Amino acid sequence: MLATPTAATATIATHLTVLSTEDCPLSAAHGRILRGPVSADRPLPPYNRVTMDGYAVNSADWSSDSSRGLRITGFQAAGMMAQTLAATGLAIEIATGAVLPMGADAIVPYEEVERTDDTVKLAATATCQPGQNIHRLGSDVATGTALIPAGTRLTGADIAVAATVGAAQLRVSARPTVAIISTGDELVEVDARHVAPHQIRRSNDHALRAALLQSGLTARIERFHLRDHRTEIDASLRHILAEFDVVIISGGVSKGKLDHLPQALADLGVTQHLRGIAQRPGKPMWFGTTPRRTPVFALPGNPVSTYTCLHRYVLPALRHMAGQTPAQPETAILAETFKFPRPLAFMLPVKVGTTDDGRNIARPAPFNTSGDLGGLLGTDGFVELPAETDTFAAGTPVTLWRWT
Ligand SMILES: Nc1nc2c(c(=O)[nH]1)N[C@H]1C(S)=C(S)[C@@H](COP(=O)(O)OP(=O)(O)OC[C@H]3O[C@@H](n4cnc5c(N)ncnc54)[C@H](O)[C@@H]3O)O[C@H]1N2
Ligand code: MOO
Repeated sequence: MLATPTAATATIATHLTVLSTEDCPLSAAHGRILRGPVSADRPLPPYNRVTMDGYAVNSADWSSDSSRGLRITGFQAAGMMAQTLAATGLAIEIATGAVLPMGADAIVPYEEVERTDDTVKLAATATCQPGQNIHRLGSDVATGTALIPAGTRLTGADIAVAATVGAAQLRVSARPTVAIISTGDELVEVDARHVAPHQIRRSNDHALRAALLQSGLTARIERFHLRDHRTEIDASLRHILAEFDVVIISGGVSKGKLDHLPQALADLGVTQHLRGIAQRPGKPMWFGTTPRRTPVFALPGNPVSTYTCLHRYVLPALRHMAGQTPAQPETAILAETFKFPRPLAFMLPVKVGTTDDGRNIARPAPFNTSGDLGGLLGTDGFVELPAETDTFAAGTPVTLWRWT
């Protein structure tokens, strides 16, 4: 019996190894998977931080008589050491980002005072409360707080936090080298001078490469083309399996006379863990590992199948290898009722919108056979319809997989 998509995912995961780690300068770490957690080396903010341009005062000076004038004794910019309000009746002109002067407990913005020469008065409509416009020392984060956990895919917000706690180098997952192999005598390169009627331009390898680049999960990606000749396949595969960390093949895995790959892979010592998954498109999907545990994903050659299987199995596997914390599966409600023939699960391309109450809504974009590349244009991903039933009513929540 063929594995369900869920069972196939679990089988793949048990045969994956987690990649090694490396140090990466902060400036190059965006999109990488963090492997060593980042924590606060000091409190945030590290001092009582002034949040408005204006005057630092002792609020008690204005609590009984707000019309009282305070004498300005100096100016303190961000980056200057804290000055001191040496006596009552004084104010220090101050900049956003400065350290709160000693003796001050409130900042009154320029807009709320009237200034004459070196004297400042509170405007009639303004107030002065202790603590106003001060971002308190340590009020965001205490020293030692864990801020970014291992397994995080680093975004700009993470990079900012790492920078502020002085993490100039980050421990991240190494990225694998990936070979993408197209198979088939009918395939020619995109810039072929002459394309005969029985030939087609290779597109799967370009689609796979584009999606992998977009994912940011890989280091080097190289494309290969193998014709349907066993000797050629064997020679090239041996070299590729020895050189690359991950091998992705498209085509040549089905039941045709020239679908040599499963046998060629077996003869080269690759252990088969999956041959076929109970889904459409993508049923002939194959997965195995070499003796040195290089994963080999052989995706069915039909373009919709290839692209779907990449997103459903290969990208999650690469995230797993990188130690990325799995995200909660995304869901969408179906915009229309959809029926399909069981017993295979159906991976249905969809356009995704948003309902008035903020939920994802998936509008089916059925394709005209899994060879229909153009059918994917304008789609945002696919929904996974398990084979438990053959009719999914409009409004049913289903799992959404987005294209990268
Ligand atoms: N007797 C059976 N025949 C087939 C079955 C089956 O169960 N029994 N499964 C069908 C399904 S489903 C699929 S999917 C395909 C998968 O076959 P392969 O993985 O062997 O792929 P190919 O035959 O090599 O190619 C299929 C199709 O895709 C085109 N192709 C392949 N590579 C590329 C590429 N790099 N760029 C663009 N297009 C590509 C190829 O020209 C074929 O048209 O098998 C069914 N048959
Ligand atoms: O299931 Mo195949 O993957 O449709 O063409």
